[in-house]
Amino acid sequence: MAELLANPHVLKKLQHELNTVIGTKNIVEKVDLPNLKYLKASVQEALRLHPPLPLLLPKCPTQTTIVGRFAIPKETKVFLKIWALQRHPEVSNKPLQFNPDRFLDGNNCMFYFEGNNFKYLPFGSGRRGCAGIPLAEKMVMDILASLLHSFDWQLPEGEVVDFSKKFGIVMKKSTPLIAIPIQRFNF
Ligand code: HEM
Repeated sequence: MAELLANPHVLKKLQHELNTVIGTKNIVEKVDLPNLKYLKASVQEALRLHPPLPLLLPKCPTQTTIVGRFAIPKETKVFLKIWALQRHPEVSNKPLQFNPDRFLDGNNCMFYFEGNNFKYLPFGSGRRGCAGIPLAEKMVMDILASLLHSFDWQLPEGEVVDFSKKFGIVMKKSTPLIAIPIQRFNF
């Protein structure tokens, strides 16, 4: 929501998709979700720039392991800083820009949530990857689709979005987002 309020052109494009797929007389249903391609790309882009677990969960090799030029002694606690990886200029073009289209460029299959591409790991990867991906994806899509289809959103007069964060195991905004809903339709 913070990125959408800071990028109103993306919000408008999402609402256009929602109007086309759902119409202006219905409410969002679960069956609509697979048809919301730009919404999915926006969720992917939000998780690229703002992964809730910026260091994943710590890993600990059971034996000394060589990764590239580095030897990782057994039982070392290893954190993977995917927050930096997903913002790296060698990984994404104009990495700090919120641009869902980067996930629609015919490259979408490179960026499944399951972690088959080591440049994009918001849910981790492998056997200890997130166990809740299907639920998380459906919940986030469903909630966002309903909020954006039913309401326009504005910042309070004179406010700009503050993207500063509190780093921790789970990353949060340091100041809460205040957004004003404006009803779009009268059913
Ligand atoms: C947008 C929402 C979510 C995000 C971004 C997320 C992300 C993650 C990440 C990054 C990990 C660690 C993976 C690793 O270190 O390789 C993880 C682990 C896990 N997640 Fe999620 N998660 C989300 C929602 C959920 C939900 C809804 C559930 C359950 C219903 C869930 C259940 C789990 C479990 C059980 C683990 C531990 C897996 C293990 O250690 O074997 N997550 N999640």
